[in-house]
Amino acid sequence: MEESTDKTAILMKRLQEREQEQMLILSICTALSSILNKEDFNDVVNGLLKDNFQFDDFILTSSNKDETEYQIFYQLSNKNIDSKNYLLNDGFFNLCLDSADTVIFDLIQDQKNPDYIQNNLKKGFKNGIGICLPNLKGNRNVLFLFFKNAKTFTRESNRILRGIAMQLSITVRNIILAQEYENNIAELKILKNISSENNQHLVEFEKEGFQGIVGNSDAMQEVYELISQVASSNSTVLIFGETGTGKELVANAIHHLSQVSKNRMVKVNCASIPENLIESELFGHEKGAFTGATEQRIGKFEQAENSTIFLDEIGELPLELQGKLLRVLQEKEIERVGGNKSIKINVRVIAATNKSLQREVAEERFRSDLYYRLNVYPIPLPALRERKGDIEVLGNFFLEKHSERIGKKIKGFSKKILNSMTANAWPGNVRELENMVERSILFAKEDVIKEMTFPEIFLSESETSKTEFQTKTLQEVEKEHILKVIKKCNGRISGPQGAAVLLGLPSTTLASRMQKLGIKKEHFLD
Ligand SMILES: Nc1ncnc2c1ncn2[C@@H]1O[C@H](COP(=O)(O)OP(=O)(O)OP(=O)(O)O)[C@@H](O)[C@H]1O
Repeated sequence: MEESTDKTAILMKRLQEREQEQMLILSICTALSSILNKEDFNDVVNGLLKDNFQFDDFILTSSNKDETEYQIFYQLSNKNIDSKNYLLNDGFFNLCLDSADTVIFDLIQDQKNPDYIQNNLKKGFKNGIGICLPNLKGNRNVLFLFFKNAKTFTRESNRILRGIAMQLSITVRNIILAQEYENNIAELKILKNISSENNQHLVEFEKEGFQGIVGNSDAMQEVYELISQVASSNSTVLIFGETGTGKELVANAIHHLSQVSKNRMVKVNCASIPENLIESELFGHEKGAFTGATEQRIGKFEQAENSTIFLDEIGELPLELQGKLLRVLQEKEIERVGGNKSIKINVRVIAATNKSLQREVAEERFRSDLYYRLNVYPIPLPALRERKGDIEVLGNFFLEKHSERIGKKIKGFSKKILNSMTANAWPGNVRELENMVERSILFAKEDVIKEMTFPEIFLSESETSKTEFQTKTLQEVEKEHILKVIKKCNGRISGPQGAAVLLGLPSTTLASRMQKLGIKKEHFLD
């Protein structure tokens, strides 16, 4: 009777112990189940697990996918684990993989230990156990526990360890997946930043263009290429293109990208200076050189020393001065008007013209030797009608620029206006487009531009018969054309309703052209 009571008591005690074991396994598994990084894993190993298993070191190792090598995934006594690869068949890892039960090592006896075990031996650990964790899809994991005193690892500890083995495998997998996920997110963020930086550049390029020159058409890309290639050299550049195509902008860009960009570029408009003053304007004069020369004057070339001089409308330079300019370009020295000594100069020359200098040479209005001197590095600018793809970009650019200045919030152009803008011939090119956009902002009644008065004369101009065109000189055509526009504008030259806007010219330039062509008020006023 007494014997059976004893047995029952033992059984009850065992049952209680098992129940406690199960409770412990459950609490360890719960703690492990939510872990997604090594820091939290370390907390559980160093706390709950160490308290219960009494180990001195805890090493989790993990094989690669093809199961030829393995690495240390986590080590309690060493936070700075390296990513060294160990051979899978090193007599430790593979032994545990192949064993259904826990493997017990005697570190002192086995001398062929891998170095992480050798190190532990040096730390005074004499025994270790290895247990292969249940296999999940992916890596194979082995857990090693090391002890200074092997007796602390009991059969009970072994049972508990086996109870948590599956959860340990899952936790290792969770940590690896979470790390991969974070790496991928970080990589995506970098890629997103790179692409948004690139997009930002594109947006900025679309908005502000190349050195303030707007337009992405192939024709303009070629221009940007030419500018970039010549800017850093000291070469003379000749920019040619119709009026309003952006020749001055190109000259600015070359100067800004040049080695002398910190010095101011000096601009001279050869068409706007009276003939008798051009020489003194360019080369300066000495006091008393001519009537009215009461002071010595430094000319534009000297002002541009160690910098750039931009000679706009070079085709308008009088023949006599063309020879003097040629000498300056060849000898790199100037002589002030009324002076008798030569002054060395170091100036880069950029010239621009809207005339065909070849034709001017053929018609003997421009010296061929000067033409060849200037034409060292020609940059042709396309007319706006030859790069229709840029019209919308430019239109939006000017819309933003002027609506802000005028203080009107305009969102954009109606589809119909965009189509008309693209179809228009724009003989005054970008300047004309800019003026038209500015004018339509002033007159806009809504926040979208729905009206733009395109000068019909320009559209019908292309219909002008070829024979008529061929029998007239360019000057005659120009004169006729300007007269037509002024008449259409009821004799107004300047202002938003004036002819200069429709012609895409500054009103001062139109006035000087009219003077040159002999257009007088009586020609257009009834
Ligand atoms: N590609 C462009 N991007 C932005 N603005 C431009 C562009 N081309 C021209 N413009 C603008 O058009 C106007 C005329 O440009 P610019 O004076 O450079 O032309 P140009 O060819 O020198 O004309 P002209 O032969 O009549 O002197 C300026 O207000 C300029 O800012």
